[in-house]
Amino acid sequence: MTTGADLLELSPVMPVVVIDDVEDAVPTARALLAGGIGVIELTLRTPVALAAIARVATEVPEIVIGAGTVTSPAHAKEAAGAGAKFLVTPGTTDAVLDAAFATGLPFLPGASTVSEAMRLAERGLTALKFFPAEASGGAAYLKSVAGPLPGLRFCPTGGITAATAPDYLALPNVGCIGGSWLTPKKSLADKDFATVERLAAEAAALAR
Ligand SMILES: O=C(O)C(=O)C[C@H](O)[C@H](O)COP(=O)(O)O
Repeated sequence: MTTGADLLELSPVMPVVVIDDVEDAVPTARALLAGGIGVIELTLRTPVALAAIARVATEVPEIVIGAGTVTSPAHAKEAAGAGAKFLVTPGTTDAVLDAAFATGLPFLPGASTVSEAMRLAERGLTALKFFPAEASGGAAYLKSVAGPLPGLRFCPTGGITAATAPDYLALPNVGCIGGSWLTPKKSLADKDFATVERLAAEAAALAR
């Protein structure tokens, strides 16, 4: 896996995971894998996120671990140092973009407008995160941009559920979708990794 485009092919659903207790990182990754999901976007939203990425990278090498919520140049560097194999940003500034390129890792830069997407395409980036997907117009929006921007493919994320996922996955310019529903906050708090595995299996079965 060397490019952002490759990231879109790993799974129909990219699980977006928030880890509050670092001890949950490895069992969560194992549960996702057991359900058939081979990738995880672990968000840099909690104090333990970098440690969680490091643990998964070391202890569950079969899953492709990436860092989400990369919103600063420091995040990009720290995530790479922790062992992240890819980066995802919710939106894109020049500084974050430069830092992401500097890591040498594949990444999905966030965009929510046609102009943002075109700017990223000018930098050679054709696999983008569309965030926040539902609030920005959802599947209908992405369907509309496929005509003028045929070279771009997206990972829509934000407000997507198991019920709305098929609408996105049916679009030719959607490679995969991102969502947090595979790892509910309550399931992790209850150490209920069986539920994570079940939700992962249902997501892995979604057709593209
Ligand atoms: O943290 C980031 O980098 C983000 O871009 C935000 C997440 O992608 C969404 O919050 C996904 O979460 P749901 O909407 O619950 O599926």
